[in-house]
Amino acid sequence: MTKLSVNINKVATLRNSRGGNNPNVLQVALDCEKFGAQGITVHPRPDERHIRYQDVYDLKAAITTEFNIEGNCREKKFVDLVLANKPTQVTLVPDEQGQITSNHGWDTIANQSYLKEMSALFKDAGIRVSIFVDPDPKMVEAAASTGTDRIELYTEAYATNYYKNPAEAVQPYAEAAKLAHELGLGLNAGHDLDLHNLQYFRSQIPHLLEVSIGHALIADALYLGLEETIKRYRAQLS
Ligand SMILES: CC(=O)[C@@H](O)[C@H](O)COP(=O)(O)O
Ligand SMILES: NCC(=O)COP(=O)(O)O
Repeated sequence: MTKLSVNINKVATLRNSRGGNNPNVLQVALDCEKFGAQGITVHPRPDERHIRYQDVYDLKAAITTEFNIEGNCREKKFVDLVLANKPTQVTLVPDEQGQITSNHGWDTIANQSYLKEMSALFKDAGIRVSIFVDPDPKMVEAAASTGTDRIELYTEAYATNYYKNPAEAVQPYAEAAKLAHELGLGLNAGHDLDLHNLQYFRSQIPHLLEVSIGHALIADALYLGLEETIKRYRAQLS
């Protein structure tokens, strides 16, 4: 089974745009769970433009499904936040300063010893570790040597190329997934997955444990409502 973790960053973006508490990020997370989400994902960024550090504490105290915190572990504040909250999973993402959104995976070769150190730090604290990577066999192989539990395949290229040629778009991901499984790594995926491209991805990728989806899912909820939206994403993963 592939679990659906709903990324609620965009709910916080909307809330922050007016300075009050509407929509209530915590309530939305609880409702996502009630409507069938099997996890909640947040990606706090140093400027707190969407998820605030306090949100993470509030969510940790209330949610009952898997909590996945994504972010840049080169930020000490991020590392402290994760260790203080002990989520189910931390996803290490190599964000640069000022990025609009995540746009590449780790170079797991160049950062091998650093990622080893970070994986050990979080695993020793009882937190499952996932490393964000592009579907490149060399990066997957080197990720396995870091001691991480899982990798998350960065799916932006798949989502873009899906419309041109689905089979070609998914091929590097299917190969990376097979290799990850052979190397004993658990497999997650995310970025720009949506109701058009998700089912095909799921059908072609073996051993896919979790997808984290935010931008498109929250946009779909404007038209379909949150409950129906989550139902449709779950249906595509079954
Ligand atoms: C790590 C990743 O794939 C990102 O998609 C992410 O978590 C979204 O971040 P933003 O919501 O800040 O664009
Ligand atoms: N890890 C990917 C994620 O959490 C959500 O990405 P997106 O659906 O907002 O592109």
